[in-house]
Amino acid sequence: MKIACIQVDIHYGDHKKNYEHIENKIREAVVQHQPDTIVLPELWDTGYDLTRLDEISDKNGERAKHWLSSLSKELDINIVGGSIAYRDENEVFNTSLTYNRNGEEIATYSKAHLITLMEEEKYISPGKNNALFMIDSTLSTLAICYDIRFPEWIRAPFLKGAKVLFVPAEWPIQRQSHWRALLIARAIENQCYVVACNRVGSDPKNTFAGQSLIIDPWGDIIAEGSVHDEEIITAEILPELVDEVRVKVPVFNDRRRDLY
Ligand SMILES: NC(=O)CCC(=O)C(=O)O
Repeated sequence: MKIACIQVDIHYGDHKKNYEHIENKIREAVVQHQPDTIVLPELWDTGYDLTRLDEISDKNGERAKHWLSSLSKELDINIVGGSIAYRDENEVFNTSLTYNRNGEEIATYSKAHLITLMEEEKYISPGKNNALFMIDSTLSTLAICYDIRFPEWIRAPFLKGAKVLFVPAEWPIQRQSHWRALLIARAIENQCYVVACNRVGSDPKNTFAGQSLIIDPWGDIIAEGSVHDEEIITAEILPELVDEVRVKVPVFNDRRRDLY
């Protein structure tokens, strides 16, 4: 499975511009790289314009669902749709929607750990369930940005056999070293691919770190974005490499289930 991460800048609170910009980037990725799966960053529709979410969030995700479904079908690709500001009757969630090549929704995940440092919990409600889904016959899971600091949360779907962790993010530059270290650690401890798509650019409060990463199950970086520029990074994922690493270093078998 060939993966492409679309590392972009995001127009603050302007979903119209973001849709247009990101659709152009997806089409460019398809022409230049012929990926099987495309990954977008966190809150790519609105950015962290939290105080205006009542006005700009996507009611029942309908805007994003329609767009993701028709684009994935037309272009014959899977889209891990980063995340959007998703509003139901009473609450707003930071929600990721994933579509397959037939234009069908195959996963929904709402960020479980909201970052108090960015006051996310004041405007967004936390999700409660993790995600486990098949993309082109590879069992995969997803975490959104701050979630990667909580290894016990990430672990659960790997105990059920997941092989790939997708991570849409808006990770600020001040904690760039954490971004790298945490993603590599999650790949090594779960012996999985990590596909992490971060944004670049700034909003009124933060400058973001770019450096989207694709990491193999040995913990080696196989594709990396720059810190400041928009970029499409790509890599090939080999699910059989996950099995090889799990046989070579059998940490899943060696866990002390009697102790924890
Ligand atoms: N958007 C986020 O969740 C940012 C996470 C972050 O900055 C951190 O964990 O540090």
